[in-house]
Amino acid sequence: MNPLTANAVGKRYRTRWAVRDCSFAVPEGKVVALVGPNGAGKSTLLRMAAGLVRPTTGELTVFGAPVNGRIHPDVSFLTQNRSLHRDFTVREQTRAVAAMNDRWSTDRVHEVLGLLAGVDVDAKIGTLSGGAQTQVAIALALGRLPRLLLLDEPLSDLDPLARDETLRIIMTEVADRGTTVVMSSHLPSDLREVCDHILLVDDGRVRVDGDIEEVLAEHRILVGPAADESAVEGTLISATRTARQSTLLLREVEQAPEGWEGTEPDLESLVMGYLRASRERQLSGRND
Ligand SMILES: Nc1ncnc2c1ncn2[C@@H]1O[C@H](COP(=O)(O)OP(=O)(O)OP(=O)(O)O)[C@@H](O)[C@H]1O
Repeated sequence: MNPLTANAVGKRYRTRWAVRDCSFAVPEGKVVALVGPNGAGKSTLLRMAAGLVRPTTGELTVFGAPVNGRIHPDVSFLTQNRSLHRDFTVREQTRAVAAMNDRWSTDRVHEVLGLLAGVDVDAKIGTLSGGAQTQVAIALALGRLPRLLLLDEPLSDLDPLARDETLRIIMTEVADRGTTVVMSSHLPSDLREVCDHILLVDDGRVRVDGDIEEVLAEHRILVGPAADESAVEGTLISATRTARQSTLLLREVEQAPEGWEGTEPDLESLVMGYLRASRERQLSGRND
């Protein structure tokens, strides 16, 4: 069963649609990269999946059950603001969260915290660095023993070492427990090591949804003469052009025409291509 599905989901705040007509199914046991530019709708999607925000249209399900304004017992959600009390020690915060959860393992929280270099359980949360606070919040999210873990920008304030530690914890969680993870980020480089599925949203819509290897194989970067792009086939996603040459990101292109060189993009150039397309749509006021 899919841990999370969205069926024609939309969310409107006043007159503006933050998410529109989104449909997707998150595969079980995978780590899903939820990527997109600022304001694309990533947090809104995660908040709807966690039952914190109700969709205006459509429906989300978690393990087959409609999300009805409350978090499913098998889901943990790391919010962007981390939801920690600055005046509590880590131990006190753990006790407070334990009291709010029927299914809970303090041992699991301590096990995770034990793998992290920078966290003292008797330190006040307000005295910890932003990165250490994020790590505490992740450990607490795992204390709920989730089958679906939703992480809103879990790596954004981590230094490289803390980022590595955190990614290792997430990878171990997936390998040992088969937990499904959906994690949002702006940075594809954060996600390449751990993610096997990509959900790229822009302007509230799903633009790419699929297994990362398959998605990359469907795209090509073509580099060729700027003067003539008429021989190029496929769906153009974005282009950068200089006086001498054009670099195109395309979908569904069979092979490079004569005079052009074609390569499969890596995740970073794929995401950058879609972000560039998003920026151009914004600048031109288009909404397609
Ligand atoms: N509570 C709210 N009230 C009104 N508008 C909102 C609210 N929350 C989000 N929005 C708007 O909805 C759109 C999508 O926001 P959202 O936070 O979901 O995007 P995001 O992809 O997570 O962005 P970021 O990467 O910057 O966190 C934005 O235009 C945002 O301003």
